[in-house]
Amino acid sequence: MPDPSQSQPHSALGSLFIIAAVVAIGAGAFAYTAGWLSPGRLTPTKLVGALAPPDGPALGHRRNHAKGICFTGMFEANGNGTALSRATAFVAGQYPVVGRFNLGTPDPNATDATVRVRGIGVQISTPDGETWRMAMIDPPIFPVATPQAFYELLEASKSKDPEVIKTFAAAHPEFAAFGKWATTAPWTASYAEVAFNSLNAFIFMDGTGAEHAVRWSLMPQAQVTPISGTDLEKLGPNHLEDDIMDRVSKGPQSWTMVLTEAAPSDPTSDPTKAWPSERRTVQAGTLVVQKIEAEADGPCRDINFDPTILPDGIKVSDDPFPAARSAAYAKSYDLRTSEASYYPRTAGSTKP
Ligand code: HEM
Repeated sequence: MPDPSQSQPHSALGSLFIIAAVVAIGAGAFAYTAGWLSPGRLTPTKLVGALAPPDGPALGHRRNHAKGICFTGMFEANGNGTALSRATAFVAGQYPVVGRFNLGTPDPNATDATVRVRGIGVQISTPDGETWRMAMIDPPIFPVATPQAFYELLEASKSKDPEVIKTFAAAHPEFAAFGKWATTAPWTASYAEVAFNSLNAFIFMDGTGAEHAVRWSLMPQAQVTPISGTDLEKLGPNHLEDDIMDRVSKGPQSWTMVLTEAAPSDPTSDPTKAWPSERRTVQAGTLVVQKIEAEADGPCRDINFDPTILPDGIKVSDDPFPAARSAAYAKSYDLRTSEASYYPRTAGSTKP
């Protein structure tokens, strides 16, 4: 049996060492996460900081896609999506949706016609407790291939020297396809007429366990009437929100969810590369928007449409964006919810 009088000082020293080691590991992990150990590393703080306009972010609001309006409705699955994924959202039935139409700008008061990229956040909930969140935009391809290049693009776009963005574009030839879309694609005067694209590729697992690389789109069922940016400007600074409130007050607005399966040779890690149009597509159901509510008191206000919140049957692929987006959205969410007093709810609201 060990003599306690001899072993005590030894074990006290050992305990101190263990405590010191735990503190050191904790401090090291904190410093690493904060990016202090590797100033060149891309952190969520740097990404979110790069989104801020020169006069600072709009406190209390999303750090990107800040202008938006909430909706609620249903995802009506027709059952066809089960060919690609066992996710319950694809089993024929109706599932409640909370979502948000938005503009790709850090300015919640931006004029509609000054913002080229439009977005949608969608959350589909199923009775088994699964949640599928997605945030999609209207260009058919993303401007850059990696989160690091996105950060560099944000920084270059802020420079007053026009050579800086030219140098960026020369170093990133893939940026040209987005530039062409942004300058030539027609505008529309309604969120109801916009096609939204996941752009990032995800892995769908079907009922047999087989995996399929998939991107998806929400294709508008409303008649699409192209207009020029100048004509959109004439409709007023907040026409898109006024229009969608008006349309939905008269009847539900619908989008068809189209799943596109990659061929083995298609790139899944690079959202600047569209997949050939002849790829297999599956019409999985219809997003039906039934009610619009202002964001300040609406059900989408405090949702983080993190694209890595996925149901059983869908997982991330080798596309580097969803992980980077998840970290940046969490940072933005933490900031905006802690600044809620700068974006007050309206007087009649019962929420804190
Ligand atoms: C590294 C690249 C990206 C960064 C850093 C980034 C950053 C952000 C941030 C900070 C927000 C606000 C999140 C919140 O406060 O809830 C946001 C919202 C959004 N982003 Fe991204 N984003 C990136 C890529 C993308 C891509 C690839 C898409 C589409 C395919 C996209 C679509 C959207 C949409 C639609 C919203 C609005 C969602 C909502 O209504 O809450 N983003 N983004």
